[in-house]
Amino acid sequence: MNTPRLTVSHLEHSFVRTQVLADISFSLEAGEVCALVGPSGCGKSTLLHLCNGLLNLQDGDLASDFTNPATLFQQPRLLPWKTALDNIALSLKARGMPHAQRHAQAVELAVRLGLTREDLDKFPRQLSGGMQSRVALARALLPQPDLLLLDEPFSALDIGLKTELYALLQALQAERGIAVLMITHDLMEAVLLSDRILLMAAEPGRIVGRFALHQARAHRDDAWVYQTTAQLLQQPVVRESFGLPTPRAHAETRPGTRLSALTEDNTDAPKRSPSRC
Ligand SMILES: Nc1ncnc2c1ncn2[C@@H]1O[C@H](COP(=O)(O)OP(=O)(O)OP(=O)(O)O)[C@@H](O)[C@H]1O
Repeated sequence: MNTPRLTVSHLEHSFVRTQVLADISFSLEAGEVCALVGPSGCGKSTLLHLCNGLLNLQDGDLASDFTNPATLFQQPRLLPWKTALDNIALSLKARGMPHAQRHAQAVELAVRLGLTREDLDKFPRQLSGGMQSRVALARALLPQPDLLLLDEPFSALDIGLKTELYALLQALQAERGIAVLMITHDLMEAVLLSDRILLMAAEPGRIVGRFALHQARAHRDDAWVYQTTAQLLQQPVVRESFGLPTPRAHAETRPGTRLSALTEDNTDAPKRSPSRC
């Protein structure tokens, strides 16, 4: 059987007359984590919404073999009148799974994600932001998605909690071979979590850089992440995209000292484009 894949080809999107996305092409396979980074307003959420079907395609192609996608949004979006447990189990209820069975599965996953039995009986307003994020993560993962689209779901959380939730997500992702497309403003987060980074620039939103990270995700320590992020930040295309000033010539920009931990990766770049991506 072929590996499931999401393939985006020459996607364009406009709101009214403003072009927001131009010639976006990339692909994502089962088990891969791909980070979409770029400055605010460059169209990352729009691209994610096209991938999860919340926006209709206008131009270009999008093909997916994934059968069970799930999205985690910036806000937890929990139903306020349902308990945490009922929020988590909702997707299984919609599939007709009996009450006891769906609650047993929901509890097992929720506990793994750091929720207690008492938390599960509470309503969303009685939970902290971090707990609500755990509930939203459990709700997304319970139906065993094969593709997970993340729109900065943990951006409002403190660094400790964010790191913990990403570690839990990573463990489940690796176990189940889920494909993940994640949006982030944070290069360090992208370097820590992804196999590949797609760099976007704005006006119109387009992919201007593609990077592959070579260290196995399980073996990335803080030092490696800092060093690799620093290398990435020295790339002119990255600086330009985020509007950072051009660095004065120093060691990191000399040929041979750049990109030892990651390389430019144009394997899934559109063939017809003459540019770097
Ligand atoms: N429904 C909409 N109608 C009109 N314009 C929109 C709509 N949604 C987004 N836009 C515009 O499209 C552009 C891209 O927005 P989008 O939210 O996709 O960017 P983003 O990279 O995800 O931003 P951020 O990182 O700040 O969340 C912005 O200029 C935004 O104002």
